[in-house]
Amino acid sequence: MKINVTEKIYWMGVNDRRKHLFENIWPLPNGVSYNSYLIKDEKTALVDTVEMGADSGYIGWIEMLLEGRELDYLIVNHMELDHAGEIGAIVRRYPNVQIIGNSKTFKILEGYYGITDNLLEVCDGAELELGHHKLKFVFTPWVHWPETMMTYDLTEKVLFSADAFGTFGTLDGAIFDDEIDFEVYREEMRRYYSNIVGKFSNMVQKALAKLCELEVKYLCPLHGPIWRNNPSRVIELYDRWSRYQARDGVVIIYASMYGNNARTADYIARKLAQHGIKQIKIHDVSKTHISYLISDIWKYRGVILGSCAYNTNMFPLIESLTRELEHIGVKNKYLGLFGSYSWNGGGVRNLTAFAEAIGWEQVAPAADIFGTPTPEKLEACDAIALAMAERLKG
Ligand SMILES: Cc1cc2nc3c(=O)[nH]c(=O)nc-3n(C[C@H](O)[C@H](O)[C@H](O)COP(=O)(O)O)c2cc1C
Repeated sequence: MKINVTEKIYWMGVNDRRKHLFENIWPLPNGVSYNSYLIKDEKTALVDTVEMGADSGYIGWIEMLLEGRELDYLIVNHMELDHAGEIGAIVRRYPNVQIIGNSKTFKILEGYYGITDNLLEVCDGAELELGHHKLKFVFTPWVHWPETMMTYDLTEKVLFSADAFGTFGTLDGAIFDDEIDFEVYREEMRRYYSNIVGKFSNMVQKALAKLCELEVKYLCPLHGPIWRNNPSRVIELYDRWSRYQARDGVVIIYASMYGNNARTADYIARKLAQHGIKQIKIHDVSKTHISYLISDIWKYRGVILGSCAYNTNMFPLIESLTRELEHIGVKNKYLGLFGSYSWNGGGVRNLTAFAEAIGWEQVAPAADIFGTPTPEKLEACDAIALAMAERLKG
């Protein structure tokens, strides 16, 4: 199959519909694609590879496109193994190939493959002539690994952006943004961003500041569609997400063993709706995978967390979520807290410690409900809903 991005640049991607969990943690109900790209110029260059074994025909595909020519360069923008997985096979097939990367790339390369020969180390801003195409290497460290860089084709304004601007979801026939239904990818894009890249949002901002100097006609990430019709759409989304800009809605995430705390969650949501909040999403932490919880926390400005007391602590799955949120360092949220207990509590007490650690603005005192959430006890939640609605509308 020959799929041209431009006359001399080919998409060489693989769709993975088998894997259940990306990085063995993030669900893949819609699969994922691993994109790589071949530039067939006076010199030939492969930009990144794919996951090892994702397609047994990958090397044959390169051979077919090269029509008997040698592969001169392998550009490694990102060493994560879903893209670096076929480096060993490439080097075995094309033993004279020069591998292009930076010093951090080569350290990781040696760690996985023991490769120390035929390396061409580039510095930030270095350029490489392929003939018609002239490439420039742009370092974008920590988006989302230390060695990450992007490759920019000065000739045709093509940006090979590594994991940045990628998404979960396979490419089912449609490869380019003008061929897809964007709505199919929108949620998956945010989930990918928040799960994989979001922790490094400050580094995304630094990368965007560098990239704004470049005119981008084709945006070629390592996952998901190629953006040739409207690359600025996805660049703007990354800008928004990495600034923690979110919708004026609320996600309520609760833990409940016997339903008391679940009733409180519904009560707060109802009050929010009565106060005019239109975007409200409730999740039971035991049912929804943390991947989607993090994505919805990125989506909405308001976050309300509720936990029943459990062995003097929060419920373990809420604890795990809060630990991950602290680790990711999510910013710029309004927070509400509630809980349920039957002797000395523990859920709200520990949620309050989380609130202090993460530094989000807690809009009202927490509502910790003893036993059944009767109408009288639920009144403690009114202030949370009202204050949250006021913040979001204000
Ligand atoms: C295994 C277990 C551990 C609990 N630990 C505590 C606790 O440490 N402190 C407390 O006050 N209540 C504790 N409880 C009581 C629950 O927090 C209480 O029943 C609460 O109302 C349950 O809310 P739910 O109906 O939403 O699950 C525990 C209950 C269970 C089953």
